[in-house]
Amino acid sequence: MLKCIYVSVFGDERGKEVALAGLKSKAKYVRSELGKRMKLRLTPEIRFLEDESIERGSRIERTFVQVMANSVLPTVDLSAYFNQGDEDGKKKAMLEIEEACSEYGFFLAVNHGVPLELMSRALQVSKSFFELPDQEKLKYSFKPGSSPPQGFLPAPDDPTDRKEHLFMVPPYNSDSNYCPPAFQQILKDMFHYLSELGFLVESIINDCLGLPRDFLKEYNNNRSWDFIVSHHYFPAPETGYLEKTCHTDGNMITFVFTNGVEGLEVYKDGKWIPITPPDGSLVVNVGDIIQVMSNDKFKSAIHRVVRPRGRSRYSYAFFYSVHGDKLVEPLPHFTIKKGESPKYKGFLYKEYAQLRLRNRTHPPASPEDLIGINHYAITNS
Ligand SMILES: O=C(O)CCC(=O)C(=O)O
Ligand SMILES: [Fe+2]
Repeated sequence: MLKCIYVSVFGDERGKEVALAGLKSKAKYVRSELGKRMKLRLTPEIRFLEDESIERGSRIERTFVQVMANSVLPTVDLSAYFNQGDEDGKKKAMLEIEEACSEYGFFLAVNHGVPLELMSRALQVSKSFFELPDQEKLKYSFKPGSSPPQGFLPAPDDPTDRKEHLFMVPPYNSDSNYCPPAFQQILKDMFHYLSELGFLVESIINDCLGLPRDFLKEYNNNRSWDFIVSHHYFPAPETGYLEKTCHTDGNMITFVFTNGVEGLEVYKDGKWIPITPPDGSLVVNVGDIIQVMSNDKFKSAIHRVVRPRGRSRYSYAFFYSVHGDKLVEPLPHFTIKKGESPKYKGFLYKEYAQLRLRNRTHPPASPEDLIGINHYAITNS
């Protein structure tokens, strides 16, 4: 006979409420079933961290359950875009994306068309790469000044900033083989699927913003400035620093996936929201280009990765960008046509990309001096 269930719930406030309400409504069922095994139907937003039962002889006396709950960030099902004729499904996804991009600048995508097997293979390859000695990794040392960025950036000596990265460019770029051989095929496949998804999300955003049909597609018609970064965040020490560099993404749309280890947090209304992506989902976020073009209608949200204690975190970020020669500026659709003033000066994407690269290769003494999109903000003083 089960006597007690102890539940600890981690996550954001609303997520906790949802999780606890869910647990309460299942309490009867849980009690009668739990003698054998913890059984709870989990929504995509709620997942187990751990559960442990204390047994006395054949009796289970107590069960500890830890769930991670995160109800805030919307999860958008994109399957309607891969199935002919599901117009209602498309409309639903579009409305959810519109709300997510103006509220959070972030959403989680499921049924996104990127094979899950490819995502897990890619994570395995990057883990094997980062396990190599530095001298091997440095054979692919970061190429100074290259756009898009390319090569391996080792972790700085600073114990507060232990993370290393491998930047990789599309297979159709002339010097695309500057990356470890194990990545070559995976990169071809990843650029293929992730650029397809980039096209799709870009066209949905185009429609959400009320832009003329295919406007963004015609503006952003060159894929050679896209890039992929494989990240390795070292485990944080048991006590002391957790590295938390805040940033927005400088590109158009970013897609991220991880080895299921939490750490990503999004800033909203003065609070950090921890993101717990369901298995196989992608984190999607709007970058600075969309924020500028839409004159702040869609947000490029500040986010950070808090290094987890005791274990490494691996992730991939695919940066769907625009060509460096493109002018990025608030569109008349969101300024003159609405009687609003532009919030940013126009700039060439390559200038901004270079300033952001310098942030990485020559970090300023204080993180507040990192160059971000506010560099181009028009202030009314
Ligand atoms: O690793 C992650 O979850 C996020 C990475 C990220 O924010 C980035 O690459 O810009
Ligand atoms: Fe980011």
